[in-house]
Amino acid sequence: MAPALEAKQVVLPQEGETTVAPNNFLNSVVNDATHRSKVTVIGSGNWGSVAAKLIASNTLRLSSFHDEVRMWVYEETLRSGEQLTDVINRTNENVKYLPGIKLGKNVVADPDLESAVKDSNMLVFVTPHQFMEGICKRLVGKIREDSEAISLVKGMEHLGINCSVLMGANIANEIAVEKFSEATVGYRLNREVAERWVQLFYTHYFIVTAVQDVEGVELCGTLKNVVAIAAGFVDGLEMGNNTKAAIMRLGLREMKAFSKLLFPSVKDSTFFESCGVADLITTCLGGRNRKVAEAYARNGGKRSFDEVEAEMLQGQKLQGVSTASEVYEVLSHRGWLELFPLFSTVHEISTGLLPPSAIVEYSEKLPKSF
Ligand SMILES: NC(=O)c1ccc[n+]([C@@H]2O[C@H](COP(=O)([O-])OP(=O)(O)OC[C@H]3O[C@@H](n4cnc5c(N)ncnc54)[C@H](O)[C@@H]3O)[C@@H](O)[C@H]2O)c1
Ligand SMILES: O=P(O)(O)OC[C@H](O)CO
Repeated sequence: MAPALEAKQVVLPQEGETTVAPNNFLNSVVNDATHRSKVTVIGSGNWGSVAAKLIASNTLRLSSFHDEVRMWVYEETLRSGEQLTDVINRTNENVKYLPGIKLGKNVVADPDLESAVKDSNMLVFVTPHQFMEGICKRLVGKIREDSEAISLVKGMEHLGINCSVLMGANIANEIAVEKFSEATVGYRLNREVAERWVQLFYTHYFIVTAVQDVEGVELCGTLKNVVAIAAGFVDGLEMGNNTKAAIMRLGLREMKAFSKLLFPSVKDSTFFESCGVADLITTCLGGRNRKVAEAYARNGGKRSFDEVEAEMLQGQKLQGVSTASEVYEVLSHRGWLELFPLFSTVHEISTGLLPPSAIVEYSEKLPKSF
């Protein structure tokens, strides 16, 4: 434990209780610039940009962090011919992924991954899941040895360094305009590290709770996207609220059973945190996975998900279809397909093997065991 952290008693609330970030906790014990934590956000999409905004408001306020927040940008040329990074640094806005929102003047966009992470000891991963492997490979040997990481990515990752996760009912555009919401930090062992992440994200409109269940929190955030695809199919078929609620309940049941089969340590209580039932609800009501799946079902599955996604999201990315495919692989490999009819049916519909209407027919296959 770092001496600076031992100097004050840091008491995290019990799991399930709200963590109230103490105003001057680290400020009072760490005022030497050499000990300040430096933060890099790896990713600059819709949620990545909002995360940078949240963090930047706190690094300015708390002297335990360097003011500057680096944000790694996957560089692209805008229709105007300008580079996205240049526009972010000139206007303080991510005009492509979060237009109309100022990020904070202390956010510096950087298109060079190695330079973006080289001085930082707090790394916030927030790119679509499909790009994580490539990013991690590029980071091998490039990050500080004392780095701590947190993943906001809705997918499972093994980073090879201590990694917490932050998940929750967090539709980025709502948090961008400072509407109240909650989130859950999942940590493995070190409560002080969890407290530092809570400090970094917590604001009066973004309430963060820490729970010691990193796999449970991460799996909730990952698996709810598969259920959101199912909810979108139901909307596209105009089946109504009762059917959608049934899909959400059955989906939650599969989320819990799958998580516990893979990681018996996963706690029941995690499913009642923001990362669990609350994220499931918000995503099935207002998320991008739901929206694209609705359009896919309205078209009777005649256009591919990739096509509908590209047209509707303009560069933003879904996670639910690829997650359903990864889950299907695990289920096939372990002989569990019959135990998870919702998860497997979502995959079969989204790859065109079944029509969207199969989403309600699957209920005939429901197992009685959980
Ligand atoms: N947007 C939300 O409301 C929200 C909320 C909570 C969690 N999340 C999760 O956060 C993660 C990031 O989502 P987001 O909304 O910030 O992104 P996004 O879908 O808005 O944007 C896509 C991002 O991917 C980048 N990109 C494109 N090609 C790339 C490549 N080859 N390599 C690396 N990056 C590339 C783009 O530059 C852009 O930054 C996802 O796992 C998502 O599920 C999103
Ligand atoms: O828009 P979605 O479907 O990617 O979901 C967004 C978030 O995960 C909600 O917490």
